[in-house]
Amino acid sequence: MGGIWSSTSEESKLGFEMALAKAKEIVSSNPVVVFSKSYCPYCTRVKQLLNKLGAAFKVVELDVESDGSEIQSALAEWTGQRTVPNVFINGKQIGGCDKTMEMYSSGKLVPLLTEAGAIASAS
Ligand SMILES: N[C@@H](CCC(=O)N[C@@H](CS)C(=O)NCC(=O)O)C(=O)O
Repeated sequence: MGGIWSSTSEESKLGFEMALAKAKEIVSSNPVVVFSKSYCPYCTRVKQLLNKLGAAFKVVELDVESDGSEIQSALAEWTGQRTVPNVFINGKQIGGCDKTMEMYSSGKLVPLLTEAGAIASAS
């Protein structure tokens, strides 16, 4: 029997399931999502790039959210990626900072953001 500092495996499992459901809900209801940590320099680079492009995006700072570590574990299980930033566009996982920058350099990022409705198209 656990006191207030311990949790049963059932409780941990419930926390994980709730975090997974929350992460999926955030991803499905926002065109662009960056799961981030406020002190992470790679996250800053991605957020700066999206701001530079004038893209609307949702940021979830996992070090600030009370359930951030559960969300990070849920993302690891769901996407196979435990590190932040973990970027999603139009419900699809893109990857981290390196991948996002690479997609920008190869000209794939802006069309994807436009298609997602995160940036206004030129015409
Ligand atoms: N190559 C990765 C680097 C990302 C990275 O190393 N992020 C660190 C934070 S700065 C991380 O997630 N560390 C594990 C953790 O915070 O749990 C990328 O391009 O996104």
